[in-house]
Amino acid sequence: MRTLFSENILSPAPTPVPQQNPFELLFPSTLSNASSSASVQSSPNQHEWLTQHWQNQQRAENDATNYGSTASSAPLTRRKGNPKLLFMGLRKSGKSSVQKVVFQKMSPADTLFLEPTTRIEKASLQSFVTIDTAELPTSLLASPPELDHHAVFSNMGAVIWILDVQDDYLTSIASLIETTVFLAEHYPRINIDVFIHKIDGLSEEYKYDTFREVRQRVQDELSDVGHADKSVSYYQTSIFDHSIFEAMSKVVQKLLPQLPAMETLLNKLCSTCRIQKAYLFDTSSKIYVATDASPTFLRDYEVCSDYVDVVVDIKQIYGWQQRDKTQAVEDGGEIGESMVTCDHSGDTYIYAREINDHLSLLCVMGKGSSADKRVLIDYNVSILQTALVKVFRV
Ligand SMILES: Nc1nc2c(ncn2[C@@H]2O[C@H](COP(=O)(O)OP(=O)(O)OP(=O)(O)O)[C@@H](O)[C@H]2O)c(=O)[nH]1
Repeated sequence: MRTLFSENILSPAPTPVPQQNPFELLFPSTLSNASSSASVQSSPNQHEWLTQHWQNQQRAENDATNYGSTASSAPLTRRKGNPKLLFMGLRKSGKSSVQKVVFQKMSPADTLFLEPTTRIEKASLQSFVTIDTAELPTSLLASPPELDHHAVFSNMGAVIWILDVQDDYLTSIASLIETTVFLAEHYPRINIDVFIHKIDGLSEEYKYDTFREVRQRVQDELSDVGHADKSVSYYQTSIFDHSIFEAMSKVVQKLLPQLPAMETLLNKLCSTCRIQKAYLFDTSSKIYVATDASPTFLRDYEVCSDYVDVVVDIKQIYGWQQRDKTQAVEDGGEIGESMVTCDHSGDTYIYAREINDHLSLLCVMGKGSSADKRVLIDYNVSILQTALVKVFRV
């Protein structure tokens, strides 16, 4: 792999000139039905319109919630507020390890020495939004009377059940069913995500069989107790590869009210700049908070995720003292950016751009979007950046 960092990786991005441009981001007229003339306006206006549209939707949703009209309408509805995750599972299944590796950057090998959890442990990750996590010790799974259910579950967005496939997972499935039934009856809006964990210990063909068996058993048992309609998501995970970050990305995304706006912006950027795949990364945890609609391949995610690591390391060594970040974003200056080629033709390369302190845009560039079109790509990314900053400022 040949790095193509420009001679000054930290050079300010070119100042966008709001003029007609062949790579300009245009929104389909369906998005602009409400303001018919807006569909032919320049892209900065259209992004502003989209942001405003999203903000209005949010306000309307808030009003509706205040009047109680949307209460518990759909279990998987994205909730307002920060993502709140509760980790549950049997003893030694890997609850603490998952949290420490993903949110606290602990090396997977160091998880060998983690102490057992004996009480509810909470943590917060300050990022583009605050992500709250909590772990329920195994001793509290049996719902002892002293457990204050309301305090534990009322604010949760998702319960992540860690199921250790290297252990006796039938017992874990029985507890999972009990918990799911309890949540379906009392807190139907909480998402249930099952991490079929420690798959690194299984052979390739056995991995998929185990995954299918667990999923089938859970679905069958839920049907037997009359909760066949309860939606449960399953992921194969291991802390020793990228699978845990990918799974956590999907869990967090389901809880982000900003997701539709981010996806629309990324889809538009990809189609306009011929980008093969675009990810919006949370720079510190390396989970991706949004991606475009094209198919996701684990390999693309792995390359981009490793690249975030490299850029962050380089930034820490050669980084710059930023003055006011918000001002920098508005000025279009002092934004970190870099590129790396993945093949000899130079057609496939990765483009990285800092959105703000916490978010980074990583794009796998496709054919027809060669590095000499860089100025145009930068211009479009600047528009996306401004729109994203506004989305998170609501
Ligand atoms: N092979 C493998 N081992 C893992 C993985 N995740 C965690 N472990 C190991 O599993 C063991 C238990 O992990 P913990 O995180 O302490 O599990 P826990 O569920 O928090 O344990 P308690 O708090 O005691 O209930 C540790 O030795 C970890 O190194 C994984 O993905 N693969």
